[in-house]
Amino acid sequence: MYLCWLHVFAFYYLKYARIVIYKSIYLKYQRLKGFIAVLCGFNSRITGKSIYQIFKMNNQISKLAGISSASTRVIAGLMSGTSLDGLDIALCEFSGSGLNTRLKVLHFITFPYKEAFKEQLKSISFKGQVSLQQVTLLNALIGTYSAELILEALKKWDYPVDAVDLIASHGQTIFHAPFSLHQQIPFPDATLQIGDGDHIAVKTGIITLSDFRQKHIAAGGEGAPLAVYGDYLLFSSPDENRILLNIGGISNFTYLPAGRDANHVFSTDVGPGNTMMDQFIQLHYPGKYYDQDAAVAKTGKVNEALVAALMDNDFFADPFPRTTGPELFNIAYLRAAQKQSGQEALAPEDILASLCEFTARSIIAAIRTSIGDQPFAVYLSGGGMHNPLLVDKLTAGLGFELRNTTALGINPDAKEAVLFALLANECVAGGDTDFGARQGIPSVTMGKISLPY
Ligand SMILES: Nc1ncnc2c1ncn2[C@@H]1O[C@H](COP(=O)(O)OP(=O)(O)OP(=O)(O)O)[C@@H](O)[C@H]1O
Ligand SMILES: CC(=O)N[C@H]1[C@@H]2OC[C@@H](O2)[C@@H](O)[C@@H]1O[C@H](C)C(=O)O
Repeated sequence: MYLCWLHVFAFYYLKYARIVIYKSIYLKYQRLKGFIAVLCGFNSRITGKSIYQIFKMNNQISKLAGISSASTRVIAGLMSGTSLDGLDIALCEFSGSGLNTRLKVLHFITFPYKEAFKEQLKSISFKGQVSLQQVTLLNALIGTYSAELILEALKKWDYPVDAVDLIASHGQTIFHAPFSLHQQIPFPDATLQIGDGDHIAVKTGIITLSDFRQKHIAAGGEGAPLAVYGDYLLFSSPDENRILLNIGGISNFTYLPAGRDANHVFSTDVGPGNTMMDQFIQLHYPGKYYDQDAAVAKTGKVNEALVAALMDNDFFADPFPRTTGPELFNIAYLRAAQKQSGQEALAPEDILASLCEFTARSIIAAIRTSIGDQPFAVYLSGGGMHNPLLVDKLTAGLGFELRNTTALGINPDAKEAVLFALLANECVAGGDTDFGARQGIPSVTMGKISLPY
Protein backbone atom coordinates (compact mmCIF):
# COMPACT_ATOMS: atom_id res chain seq x y z
CA MET A 1 0.00 0.00 0.00
CA TYR A 2 2.80 2.36 1.06
CA LEU A 3 4.72 1.53 -2.13
CA CYS A 4 1.64 2.22 -4.20
CA TRP A 5 1.25 5.77 -2.73
CA LEU A 6 4.97 6.34 -3.31
CA HIS A 7 4.44 5.47 -6.96
CA VAL A 8 1.52 7.90 -7.31
CA PHE A 9 3.52 10.65 -5.61
CA ALA A 10 6.58 10.01 -7.82
CA PHE A 11 4.43 10.00 -10.97
CA TYR A 12 2.82 13.40 -10.27
CA TYR A 13 6.06 14.93 -9.00
CA LEU A 14 7.90 13.92 -12.18
CA LYS A 15 5.04 15.10 -14.38
CA TYR A 16 5.00 18.52 -12.69
CA ALA A 17 8.78 18.83 -12.81
CA ARG A 18 8.74 17.93 -16.51
CA ILE A 19 6.28 20.77 -17.24
CA VAL A 20 8.24 23.34 -15.21
CA ILE A 21 11.57 22.41 -16.81
CA TYR A 22 10.00 22.31 -20.24
CA LYS A 23 8.45 25.73 -19.68
CA SER A 24 11.66 27.45 -18.65
CA ILE A 25 13.75 25.91 -21.45
CA TYR A 26 11.04 26.59 -24.02
CA LEU A 27 10.67 30.26 -23.04
CA LYS A 28 14.42 30.83 -23.15
CA TYR A 29 14.57 29.12 -26.53
CA GLN A 30 11.76 31.30 -27.87
CA ARG A 31 13.44 34.51 -26.66
CA LEU A 32 16.74 33.49 -28.21
CA LYS A 33 15.04 32.72 -31.51
CA GLY A 34 13.32 36.10 -31.36
CA PHE A 35 16.57 37.86 -30.61
CA ILE A 36 18.29 36.18 -33.57
CA ALA A 37 15.31 36.87 -35.83
CA VAL A 38 15.30 40.55 -34.95
CA LEU A 39 19.05 40.76 -35.28
CA CYS A 40 18.79 39.28 -38.79
CA GLY A 41 16.14 41.88 -39.57
CA PHE A 42 18.74 44.61 -39.05
CA ASN A 43 20.77 43.12 -41.95
CA SER A 44 24.02 44.96 -42.51
CA ARG A 45 23.15 47.91 -40.29
CA ILE A 46 23.96 46.32 -36.93
CA THR A 47 25.40 48.97 -34.64
CA GLY A 48 25.99 49.10 -30.90
CA LYS A 49 22.87 51.21 -30.58
CA SER A 50 20.69 48.78 -32.52
CA ILE A 51 21.87 45.83 -30.41
CA TYR A 52 21.06 47.83 -27.29
CA GLN A 53 17.61 48.54 -28.71
CA ILE A 54 17.02 44.84 -29.34
CA PHE A 55 17.95 44.06 -25.73
CA LYS A 56 15.49 46.69 -24.56
CA MET A 57 12.76 45.34 -26.84
CA ASN A 58 9.41 44.38 -25.39
CA ASN A 59 9.71 40.70 -24.42
CA GLN A 60 6.41 39.89 -26.06
CA ILE A 61 7.50 41.35 -29.39
CA SER A 62 10.75 39.41 -29.36
CA LYS A 63 8.80 36.29 -28.40
CA LEU A 64 6.51 36.90 -31.36
CA ALA A 65 9.52 37.28 -33.64
CA GLY A 66 10.80 33.97 -32.28
CA ILE A 67 7.48 32.30 -32.98
CA SER A 68 7.52 33.76 -36.48
CA SER A 69 10.95 32.36 -37.30
CA ALA A 70 10.58 29.00 -35.51
CA SER A 71 10.48 25.84 -37.61
CA THR A 72 7.17 24.79 -36.03
CA ARG A 73 4.32 26.64 -34.33
CA VAL A 74 1.54 25.29 -32.11
CA ILE A 75 -1.65 27.29 -32.66
CA ALA A 76 -5.08 26.81 -31.06
CA GLY A 77 -7.83 27.72 -33.54
CA LEU A 78 -11.23 28.71 -32.12
CA MET A 79 -14.47 28.86 -34.08
CA SER A 80 -18.06 29.45 -33.09
CA GLY A 81 -20.32 29.84 -36.09
CA THR A 82 -23.76 31.14 -36.92
CA SER A 83 -25.48 28.05 -35.45
CA LEU A 84 -24.51 29.35 -31.96
CA ASP A 85 -24.18 25.75 -30.83
CA GLY A 86 -20.75 25.71 -29.21
CA LEU A 87 -17.06 26.54 -29.36
CA ASP A 88 -14.75 24.38 -31.51
CA ILE A 89 -11.09 24.28 -30.47
CA ALA A 90 -8.45 22.70 -32.72
CA LEU A 91 -4.87 22.50 -31.48
CA CYS A 92 -2.64 22.47 -34.55
CA GLU A 93 1.06 22.18 -35.21
CA PHE A 94 2.28 24.10 -38.27
CA SER A 95 5.52 24.19 -40.11
CA GLY A 96 6.15 26.46 -43.06
CA SER A 97 3.57 28.79 -44.55
CA GLY A 98 1.82 29.53 -47.83
CA LEU A 99 1.80 26.63 -50.28
CA ASN A 100 4.50 24.97 -48.15
CA THR A 101 2.27 24.80 -45.07
CA ARG A 102 2.45 21.49 -43.21
CA LEU A 103 -0.21 20.87 -40.61
CA LYS A 104 -0.89 18.29 -37.94
CA VAL A 105 -4.09 18.50 -35.88
CA LEU A 106 -2.95 17.47 -32.41
CA HIS A 107 -6.32 17.66 -30.65
CA PHE A 108 -9.89 18.76 -31.28
CA ILE A 109 -12.85 19.39 -28.99
CA THR A 110 -16.26 21.05 -29.14
CA PHE A 111 -17.67 22.64 -26.01
CA PRO A 112 -21.45 22.82 -26.49
CA TYR A 113 -22.97 26.04 -25.17
CA LYS A 114 -25.48 25.85 -22.32
CA GLU A 115 -29.08 26.81 -23.11
CA ALA A 116 -28.97 30.07 -21.11
CA PHE A 117 -25.82 31.18 -22.94
CA LYS A 118 -27.33 30.33 -26.32
CA GLU A 119 -30.35 32.47 -25.42
CA GLN A 120 -28.07 35.39 -24.51
CA LEU A 121 -26.25 35.06 -27.84
CA LYS A 122 -29.53 34.82 -29.73
CA SER A 123 -30.79 38.00 -28.05
CA ILE A 124 -28.09 40.09 -29.77
CA SER A 125 -27.45 38.16 -32.99
CA PHE A 126 -28.52 38.91 -36.57
CA LYS A 127 -31.05 41.63 -35.63
CA GLY A 128 -31.18 45.33 -36.47
CA GLN A 129 -32.22 46.36 -32.96
CA VAL A 130 -30.51 44.90 -29.89
CA SER A 131 -29.42 46.03 -26.42
CA LEU A 132 -26.08 47.84 -26.78
CA GLN A 133 -25.40 47.10 -23.13
CA GLN A 134 -25.81 43.37 -23.77
CA VAL A 135 -23.45 43.55 -26.78
CA THR A 136 -20.82 45.30 -24.66
CA LEU A 137 -21.14 42.81 -21.81
CA LEU A 138 -21.04 39.79 -24.09
CA ASN A 139 -17.97 41.11 -25.93
CA ALA A 140 -16.03 40.84 -22.67
CA LEU A 141 -17.77 37.69 -21.46
CA ILE A 142 -17.17 35.69 -24.65
CA GLY A 143 -13.46 36.63 -24.51
CA THR A 144 -13.19 35.48 -20.89
CA TYR A 145 -15.25 32.35 -21.52
CA SER A 146 -13.16 31.42 -24.57
CA ALA A 147 -10.01 31.72 -22.42
CA GLU A 148 -11.52 29.45 -19.76
CA LEU A 149 -12.48 26.85 -22.36
CA ILE A 150 -8.98 26.88 -23.91
CA LEU A 151 -7.41 26.31 -20.50
CA GLU A 152 -9.92 23.53 -19.80
CA ALA A 153 -9.17 21.87 -23.14
CA LEU A 154 -5.39 22.03 -22.59
CA LYS A 155 -5.82 20.52 -19.14
CA LYS A 156 -7.96 17.75 -20.56
CA TRP A 157 -5.31 16.98 -23.21
CA ASP A 158 -2.54 17.26 -20.61
CA TYR A 159 -0.88 19.81 -22.91
CA PRO A 160 1.29 22.52 -21.25
CA VAL A 161 -0.14 26.03 -21.69
CA ASP A 162 3.36 27.41 -22.29
CA ALA A 163 3.87 25.11 -25.24
CA VAL A 164 1.05 26.84 -27.15
CA ASP A 165 2.53 29.65 -29.26
CA LEU A 166 -0.63 31.39 -30.45
CA ILE A 167 -4.39 31.44 -30.19
CA ALA A 168 -6.49 32.27 -33.26
CA SER A 169 -10.00 33.26 -32.24
CA HIS A 170 -12.75 33.90 -34.77
CA GLY A 171 -15.14 35.32 -32.17
CA GLN A 172 -18.92 35.31 -32.49
CA THR A 173 -20.48 36.90 -35.56
CA ILE A 174 -23.41 38.97 -34.32
CA PHE A 175 -24.11 40.85 -37.54
CA HIS A 176 -22.90 40.45 -41.10
CA ALA A 177 -23.78 43.34 -43.40
CA PRO A 178 -22.40 43.13 -46.94
CA PHE A 179 -23.48 46.12 -49.02
CA SER A 180 -25.71 43.83 -51.09
CA LEU A 181 -27.78 43.22 -47.95
CA HIS A 182 -27.88 46.64 -46.26
CA GLN A 183 -27.80 48.74 -49.48
CA GLN A 184 -27.22 51.98 -47.58
CA ILE A 185 -25.07 54.57 -49.37
CA PRO A 186 -22.39 55.60 -48.33
CA PHE A 187 -21.87 52.66 -45.96
CA PRO A 188 -19.38 49.99 -47.07
CA ASP A 189 -19.46 46.22 -46.56
CA ALA A 190 -19.38 45.56 -42.82
CA THR A 191 -19.39 42.72 -40.30
CA LEU A 192 -19.09 42.40 -36.53
CA GLN A 193 -17.52 39.60 -34.47
CA ILE A 194 -17.33 39.90 -30.69
CA GLY A 195 -15.31 38.15 -27.95
CA ASP A 196 -12.37 40.45 -27.36
CA GLY A 197 -8.90 39.01 -28.02
CA ASP A 198 -7.20 40.97 -25.19
CA HIS A 199 -9.28 39.07 -22.65
CA ILE A 200 -8.17 35.77 -24.18
CA ALA A 201 -4.50 36.80 -24.28
CA VAL A 202 -4.37 38.11 -20.71
CA LYS A 203 -6.31 35.22 -19.20
CA THR A 204 -4.35 32.47 -20.97
CA GLY A 205 -0.95 34.20 -21.15
CA ILE A 206 -0.84 33.27 -24.85
CA ILE A 207 -0.43 35.77 -27.72
CA THR A 208 -3.83 35.90 -29.42
CA LEU A 209 -4.94 36.83 -32.92
CA SER A 210 -8.60 37.75 -33.40
CA ASP A 211 -11.08 39.80 -35.42
CA PHE A 212 -9.90 38.39 -38.77
CA ARG A 213 -12.66 39.72 -40.98
CA GLN A 214 -12.15 43.51 -40.77
CA LYS A 215 -8.93 43.59 -42.77
CA HIS A 216 -10.48 41.44 -45.46
CA ILE A 217 -13.17 44.09 -45.89
CA ALA A 218 -10.62 46.91 -45.73
CA ALA A 219 -8.72 45.18 -48.55
CA GLY A 220 -11.77 44.89 -50.80
CA GLY A 221 -13.48 41.66 -49.70
CA GLU A 222 -16.84 41.20 -47.96
CA GLY A 223 -15.26 39.75 -44.80
CA ALA A 224 -16.21 36.21 -45.87
CA PRO A 225 -15.79 33.46 -46.82
CA LEU A 226 -12.30 33.27 -45.33
CA ALA A 227 -12.15 29.49 -45.64
CA VAL A 228 -10.84 29.93 -49.19
CA TYR A 229 -7.33 30.81 -47.95
CA GLY A 230 -6.86 27.61 -45.97
CA ASP A 231 -8.76 25.51 -48.51
CA TYR A 232 -6.38 26.66 -51.23
CA LEU A 233 -3.21 26.15 -49.19
CA LEU A 234 -4.16 22.81 -47.68
CA PHE A 235 -6.44 21.04 -50.12
CA SER A 236 -5.73 22.14 -53.69
CA SER A 237 -4.53 19.31 -55.87
CA PRO A 238 -2.43 19.07 -59.04
CA ASP A 239 -4.85 16.69 -60.73
CA GLU A 240 -8.37 16.86 -59.22
CA ASN A 241 -10.97 19.65 -59.45
CA ARG A 242 -12.23 19.95 -55.88
CA ILE A 243 -15.15 21.60 -54.16
CA LEU A 244 -14.80 22.10 -50.42
CA LEU A 245 -18.42 22.43 -49.29
CA ASN A 246 -19.07 23.54 -45.71
CA ILE A 247 -22.64 23.24 -44.46
CA GLY A 248 -22.86 25.13 -41.17
CA GLY A 249 -25.61 27.61 -40.33
CA ILE A 250 -24.85 29.10 -43.74
CA SER A 251 -23.42 27.00 -46.55
CA ASN A 252 -20.38 28.07 -48.53
CA PHE A 253 -17.91 26.44 -50.88
CA THR A 254 -14.46 26.87 -52.35
CA TYR A 255 -13.72 25.66 -55.87
CA LEU A 256 -10.13 24.50 -56.31
CA PRO A 257 -9.37 23.71 -59.94
CA ALA A 258 -6.69 21.08 -60.57
CA GLY A 259 -3.26 22.66 -60.97
CA ARG A 260 -3.28 25.03 -57.98
CA ASP A 261 -3.64 28.18 -60.09
CA ALA A 262 -4.78 30.81 -57.56
CA ASN A 263 -6.29 32.91 -60.35
CA HIS A 264 -8.96 30.28 -60.92
CA VAL A 265 -9.82 29.58 -57.30
CA PHE A 266 -13.36 30.59 -56.48
CA SER A 267 -15.27 30.92 -53.22
CA THR A 268 -18.75 32.03 -52.19
CA ASP A 269 -21.49 31.71 -49.62
CA VAL A 270 -24.38 29.79 -51.11
CA GLY A 271 -27.33 30.55 -48.85
CA PRO A 272 -28.82 28.73 -45.89
CA GLY A 273 -27.17 25.60 -44.57
CA ASN A 274 -28.90 24.51 -41.38
CA THR A 275 -29.93 27.92 -40.08
CA MET A 276 -33.55 28.00 -41.25
CA MET A 277 -34.18 24.36 -40.27
CA ASP A 278 -32.65 25.09 -36.84
CA GLN A 279 -34.66 28.28 -36.30
CA PHE A 280 -37.89 26.55 -37.34
CA ILE A 281 -37.43 23.53 -35.09
CA GLN A 282 -36.49 25.71 -32.11
CA LEU A 283 -39.75 27.62 -32.59
CA HIS A 284 -42.09 24.67 -33.16
CA TYR A 285 -40.52 21.78 -31.26
CA PRO A 286 -39.67 23.02 -27.75
CA GLY A 287 -36.60 21.29 -26.32
CA LYS A 288 -35.09 20.52 -29.76
CA TYR A 289 -32.22 22.70 -31.02
CA TYR A 290 -31.92 21.01 -34.42
CA ASP A 291 -33.58 18.20 -36.35
CA GLN A 292 -31.26 15.40 -35.33
CA ASP A 293 -30.66 12.96 -38.19
CA ALA A 294 -33.55 14.69 -40.01
CA ALA A 295 -35.96 12.66 -37.85
CA VAL A 296 -38.79 15.19 -38.34
CA ALA A 297 -38.04 16.27 -41.92
CA LYS A 298 -38.06 12.62 -43.04
CA THR A 299 -41.72 12.31 -41.98
CA GLY A 300 -42.73 15.37 -44.06
CA LYS A 301 -43.42 15.94 -47.74
CA VAL A 302 -41.64 18.56 -49.85
CA ASN A 303 -44.04 21.32 -50.92
CA GLU A 304 -42.94 22.49 -54.37
CA ALA A 305 -44.79 25.81 -54.24
CA LEU A 306 -43.08 26.73 -50.98
CA VAL A 307 -39.64 25.69 -52.25
CA ALA A 308 -40.14 27.78 -55.41
CA ALA A 309 -41.07 30.82 -53.27
CA LEU A 310 -38.03 30.25 -51.01
CA MET A 311 -35.76 30.18 -54.07
CA ASP A 312 -37.36 33.36 -55.43
CA ASN A 313 -35.08 36.02 -53.93
CA ASP A 314 -32.72 38.57 -55.49
CA PHE A 315 -29.88 37.04 -53.44
CA PHE A 316 -29.92 33.99 -55.71
CA ALA A 317 -29.69 36.18 -58.81
CA ASP A 318 -26.73 38.22 -57.50
CA PRO A 319 -23.39 37.46 -59.17
CA PHE A 320 -20.84 35.28 -57.33
CA PRO A 321 -19.04 35.66 -55.00
CA ARG A 322 -21.59 36.73 -52.42
CA THR A 323 -21.94 36.43 -48.67
CA THR A 324 -24.94 36.21 -46.41
CA GLY A 325 -26.19 35.17 -42.98
CA PRO A 326 -29.20 34.62 -40.76
CA GLU A 327 -29.84 38.39 -41.12
CA LEU A 328 -31.56 37.38 -44.40
CA PHE A 329 -32.31 33.68 -44.00
CA ASN A 330 -34.60 33.58 -40.98
CA ILE A 331 -38.17 32.89 -39.87
CA ALA A 332 -39.42 36.17 -41.40
CA TYR A 333 -37.99 34.99 -44.75
CA LEU A 334 -39.90 31.69 -44.37
CA ARG A 335 -43.16 33.41 -43.41
CA ALA A 336 -42.90 35.70 -46.46
CA ALA A 337 -42.36 32.68 -48.74
CA GLN A 338 -45.30 30.82 -47.15
CA LYS A 339 -47.50 33.86 -47.77
CA GLN A 340 -46.28 34.30 -51.33
CA SER A 341 -46.99 30.63 -52.14
CA GLY A 342 -50.28 30.41 -50.19
CA GLN A 343 -48.82 27.74 -47.85
CA GLU A 344 -49.46 29.42 -44.50
CA ALA A 345 -51.28 26.38 -43.08
CA LEU A 346 -48.67 23.78 -44.08
CA ALA A 347 -47.86 21.07 -41.46
CA PRO A 348 -44.58 21.68 -39.57
CA GLU A 349 -42.96 18.45 -40.82
CA ASP A 350 -43.74 19.45 -44.44
CA ILE A 351 -42.19 22.87 -43.83
CA LEU A 352 -39.09 21.22 -42.45
CA ALA A 353 -38.87 18.81 -45.41
CA SER A 354 -39.23 21.82 -47.74
CA LEU A 355 -36.52 23.79 -45.90
CA CYS A 356 -34.16 20.83 -46.27
CA GLU A 357 -34.99 20.68 -49.97
CA PHE A 358 -34.40 24.46 -50.22
CA THR A 359 -30.90 24.11 -48.74
CA ALA A 360 -30.04 21.19 -51.04
CA ARG A 361 -31.41 22.85 -54.17
CA SER A 362 -29.65 26.18 -53.55
CA ILE A 363 -26.32 24.36 -53.04
CA ILE A 364 -26.72 22.26 -56.19
CA ALA A 365 -27.73 25.31 -58.27
CA ALA A 366 -24.76 27.36 -57.01
CA ILE A 367 -22.28 24.57 -57.76
CA ARG A 368 -23.74 23.81 -61.19
CA THR A 369 -23.94 27.44 -62.35
CA SER A 370 -20.44 28.34 -61.18
CA ILE A 371 -18.56 25.17 -62.15
CA GLY A 372 -20.35 24.07 -65.31
CA ASP A 373 -19.86 20.59 -66.75
CA GLN A 374 -16.28 19.80 -65.75
CA PRO A 375 -15.72 16.79 -63.50
CA PHE A 376 -15.10 17.52 -59.83
CA ALA A 377 -15.11 15.88 -56.39
CA VAL A 378 -16.98 17.32 -53.40
CA TYR A 379 -15.51 17.22 -49.87
CA LEU A 380 -18.00 18.02 -47.11
CA SER A 381 -17.53 19.63 -43.71
CA GLY A 382 -19.76 21.33 -41.12
CA GLY A 383 -22.74 20.07 -39.13
CA GLY A 384 -24.98 19.66 -42.20
CA MET A 385 -22.91 16.66 -43.35
CA HIS A 386 -24.46 14.78 -40.40
CA ASN A 387 -27.98 15.36 -41.79
CA PRO A 388 -28.67 12.17 -43.80
CA LEU A 389 -31.66 13.58 -45.70
CA LEU A 390 -29.70 16.61 -46.85
CA VAL A 391 -26.73 14.51 -47.93
CA ASP A 392 -29.02 12.11 -49.85
CA LYS A 393 -30.57 15.06 -51.69
CA LEU A 394 -27.15 16.49 -52.58
CA THR A 395 -25.93 13.09 -53.77
CA ALA A 396 -29.03 12.61 -55.94
CA GLY A 397 -28.85 16.17 -57.32
CA LEU A 398 -25.15 16.09 -58.17
CA GLY A 399 -25.23 12.50 -59.36
CA PHE A 400 -22.23 11.14 -57.42
CA GLU A 401 -21.16 10.19 -53.89
CA LEU A 402 -19.81 13.03 -51.76
CA ARG A 403 -16.71 12.59 -49.64
CA ASN A 404 -15.77 14.53 -46.53
CA THR A 405 -12.50 16.18 -45.55
CA THR A 406 -11.40 13.09 -43.59
CA ALA A 407 -10.30 11.84 -47.02
CA LEU A 408 -7.96 14.87 -47.13
CA GLY A 409 -6.63 14.30 -43.61
CA ILE A 410 -8.75 16.82 -41.66
CA ASN A 411 -11.65 16.02 -39.31
CA PRO A 412 -14.61 17.78 -41.02
CA ASP A 413 -16.01 19.03 -37.71
CA ALA A 414 -12.64 20.63 -36.90
CA LYS A 415 -12.06 22.17 -40.31
CA GLU A 416 -13.21 25.75 -39.68
CA ALA A 417 -11.28 26.01 -36.37
CA VAL A 418 -8.19 24.63 -38.15
CA LEU A 419 -8.58 27.22 -40.91
CA PHE A 420 -8.49 30.12 -38.44
CA ALA A 421 -5.34 28.66 -36.88
CA LEU A 422 -3.91 28.63 -40.39
CA LEU A 423 -4.81 32.31 -40.90
CA ALA A 424 -2.85 33.12 -37.73
CA ASN A 425 0.09 31.08 -39.03
CA GLU A 426 -0.03 33.07 -42.27
CA CYS A 427 -0.21 36.39 -40.43
CA VAL A 428 2.73 35.65 -38.15
CA ALA A 429 4.96 33.51 -40.34
CA GLY A 430 3.80 33.89 -43.95
CA GLY A 431 2.02 36.65 -45.75
CA ASP A 432 3.60 36.61 -49.17
CA THR A 433 1.27 34.13 -50.89
CA ASP A 434 -0.45 35.44 -53.97
CA PHE A 435 -4.10 34.44 -53.85
CA GLY A 436 -4.72 35.59 -57.39
CA ALA A 437 -6.62 38.47 -58.85
CA ARG A 438 -10.16 37.20 -58.28
CA GLN A 439 -12.84 39.43 -56.80
CA GLY A 440 -13.44 38.85 -53.09
CA ILE A 441 -10.10 37.10 -52.40
CA PRO A 442 -7.58 39.85 -51.59
CA SER A 443 -4.01 38.69 -50.93
CA VAL A 444 -3.84 39.95 -47.39
CA THR A 445 -2.86 38.77 -43.90
CA MET A 446 -5.56 38.93 -41.26
CA GLY A 447 -5.94 39.05 -37.48
CA LYS A 448 -5.30 41.62 -34.76
CA ILE A 449 -2.55 40.74 -32.32
CA SER A 450 -3.17 40.89 -28.56
CA LEU A 451 -0.19 40.60 -26.22
CA PRO A 452 -0.75 38.96 -22.81
CA TYR A 453 1.46 41.25 -20.70
N1 LIG B 1 -26.86 14.56 -36.61
C1 LIG B 1 -27.28 15.70 -37.20
N2 LIG B 1 -28.43 15.71 -37.90
C2 LIG B 1 -28.87 16.83 -38.49
N3 LIG B 1 -28.26 18.01 -38.40
C3 LIG B 1 -27.10 18.07 -37.70
C4 LIG B 1 -26.55 16.92 -37.07
N4 LIG B 1 -25.42 17.31 -36.43
C5 LIG B 1 -25.26 18.64 -36.67
N5 LIG B 1 -26.29 19.11 -37.43
C6 LIG B 1 -26.51 20.49 -37.86
O1 LIG B 1 -25.28 21.20 -37.86
C7 LIG B 1 -25.43 22.44 -37.15
C8 LIG B 1 -24.10 22.87 -36.58
O2 LIG B 1 -23.19 23.01 -37.66
P1 LIG B 1 -21.84 23.79 -37.53
O3 LIG B 1 -21.31 23.63 -36.16
O4 LIG B 1 -21.00 23.40 -38.68
O5 LIG B 1 -22.33 25.27 -37.73
P2 LIG B 1 -21.58 26.66 -37.53
O6 LIG B 1 -20.12 26.43 -37.51
O7 LIG B 1 -22.22 27.33 -36.39
O8 LIG B 1 -22.03 27.40 -38.88
P3 LIG B 1 -21.34 28.48 -39.85
O9 LIG B 1 -20.06 27.87 -40.29
O10 LIG B 1 -22.33 28.62 -40.95
O11 LIG B 1 -21.25 29.73 -39.10
C9 LIG B 1 -26.48 22.14 -36.10
O12 LIG B 1 -27.10 23.31 -35.64
C10 LIG B 1 -27.43 21.22 -36.90
O13 LIG B 1 -28.34 21.96 -37.65
C1 LIG C 1 -19.69 36.64 -41.31
C2 LIG C 1 -19.56 35.21 -40.95
O1 LIG C 1 -19.32 34.87 -39.81
N1 LIG C 1 -19.69 34.34 -41.95
C3 LIG C 1 -19.52 32.90 -41.76
C4 LIG C 1 -20.86 32.21 -41.89
O2 LIG C 1 -20.70 30.80 -41.69
C5 LIG C 1 -20.49 30.20 -42.97
C6 LIG C 1 -20.46 31.34 -43.91
O3 LIG C 1 -21.30 32.29 -43.24
C7 LIG C 1 -19.05 31.93 -44.05
O4 LIG C 1 -19.13 33.01 -44.95
C8 LIG C 1 -18.47 32.45 -42.74
O5 LIG C 1 -17.65 31.53 -42.06
C9 LIG C 1 -16.65 30.77 -42.66
C10 LIG C 1 -15.81 30.15 -41.60
C11 LIG C 1 -15.75 31.54 -43.64
O6 LIG C 1 -15.49 32.72 -43.47
O7 LIG C 1 -15.25 30.89 -44.56
